[in-house]
Amino acid sequence: MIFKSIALAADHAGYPAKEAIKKHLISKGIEVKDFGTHSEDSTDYADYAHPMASAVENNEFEIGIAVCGSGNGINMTVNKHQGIRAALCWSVEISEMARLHNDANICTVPGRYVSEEDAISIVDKFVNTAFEGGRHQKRIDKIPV
Ligand SMILES: O=C(CO)[C@H](O)[C@H](O)[C@H](O)COP(=O)(O)O
Repeated sequence: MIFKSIALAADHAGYPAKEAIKKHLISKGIEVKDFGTHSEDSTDYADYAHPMASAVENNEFEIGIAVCGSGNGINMTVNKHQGIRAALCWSVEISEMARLHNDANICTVPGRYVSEEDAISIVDKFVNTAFEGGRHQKRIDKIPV
């Protein structure tokens, strides 16, 4: 795996997939910090997404994985942080492109719309794919306001 320290966050809808992802990453020897939530009780994704995104932004962790029901709410939240490039990764191919071309540093997963097995495959591809650089770096450099 390219990345060795990973921050996790989810709301209630993303909790089961987040737990499966966490177990998988730990089994691969990755250092993980789970910013919550810690049950399927209804909650608000921003309460977990902001602290996790801040930790990635501050280089406390190399990348983040964030899960909610559709992936959209948690994606919108973490992308409000200046140092974050989060990608909504709903397939292994999209996840690979998010790293290759976009140098995404948070992978957001739609926990209610992919199986736990597929969520793990999406995360594995994200964690194992290096940024291509080159022409893509120039494009990324134009993103900040
Ligand atoms: O998908 C989400 C936001 O984009 C969140 O997981 C919400 O929880 C989702 O909107 C579902 O909400 P609900 O309270 O579980 O119905």
